[in-house]
Amino acid sequence: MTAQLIDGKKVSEKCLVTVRECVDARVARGLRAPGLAVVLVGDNPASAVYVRNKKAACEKVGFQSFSYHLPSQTSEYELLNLINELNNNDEIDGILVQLPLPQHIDGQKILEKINPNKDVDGFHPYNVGRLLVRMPLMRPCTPKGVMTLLKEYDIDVKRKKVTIVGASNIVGRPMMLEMLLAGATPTICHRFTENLADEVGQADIVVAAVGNPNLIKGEWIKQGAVVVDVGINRLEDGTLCGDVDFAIAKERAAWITPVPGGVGPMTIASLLENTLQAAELSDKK
Ligand SMILES: Nc1nc(=O)c2c([nH]1)NC[C@@H]1CN(c3ccc(C(=O)N[C@@H](CCC(=O)O)C(=O)O)cc3)C=[N+]21
Repeated sequence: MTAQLIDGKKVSEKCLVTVRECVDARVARGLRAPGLAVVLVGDNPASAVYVRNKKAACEKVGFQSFSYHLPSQTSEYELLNLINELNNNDEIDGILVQLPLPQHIDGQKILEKINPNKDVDGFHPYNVGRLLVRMPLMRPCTPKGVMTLLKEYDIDVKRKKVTIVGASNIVGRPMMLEMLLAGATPTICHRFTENLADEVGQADIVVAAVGNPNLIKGEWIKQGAVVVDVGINRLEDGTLCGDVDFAIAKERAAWITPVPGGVGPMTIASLLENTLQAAELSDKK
């Protein structure tokens, strides 16, 4: 079997058009355009690229974007103060603090300071807890983007065995909660999992989110499975690759996401959807 490609770039563009239409309709009704604040601390070159992409996406959908680029020696206290200001700023619906943060700042403490209604990343424990108890509010962007992508291709997850590789707070764990909510039977694998090949081999749907190039061998994939590769790894020659050995996996899978052009663009689409949702929530207050 040769897999069909799941085109995240195409689906994300469709999501952006929908968000744009909602923004235009808001503005026509005399409401403000949604505002997204992006906070970057330090000079991680990869982060700078992501932040630029997020700003460009904001412009595409007609959002107001507010950028805060702070020096790497910014203290935790100063960053907490900025978050407080953004929480109280009525023009700002969403706050995104780009990760990773410098070593001397406690990232979890910062995320918990963000008003959960403005937590468009969906990283605040309040929002994670809401997803856990089947009352999602702000849904973590990457897992949400994966669910949107599968839905767009009519790939039903209900009753399916889903193996998620990677148990991070930002992808693996919320991915498990999304899958559970959607009626799948998720298994989550991590560094202490005994037989990763077996776990992957049993899956109808594999979601790889470890950040380790080609960790998932193509031979492990069950014939006809769906492969979702969340990994974005930059190799020494500058090219991007995922966590799955794509060349072999695509000969076994029914569907597969490429890297780039798969899940990455969907993360940004979800971020914009969440920001619009946050603006709509704030109208009702
Ligand atoms: N608070 C916070 N929220 C995040 O959502 C967040 C973060 N911090 N820190 C860094 C990671 C990474 N991330 C990506 C988003 C889109 C692409 C993306 O669009 N990738 C393109 C390729 C881009 C390229 O060429 O480099 C693709 O896969 O096709 C990648 C990575 C969001 N992150």
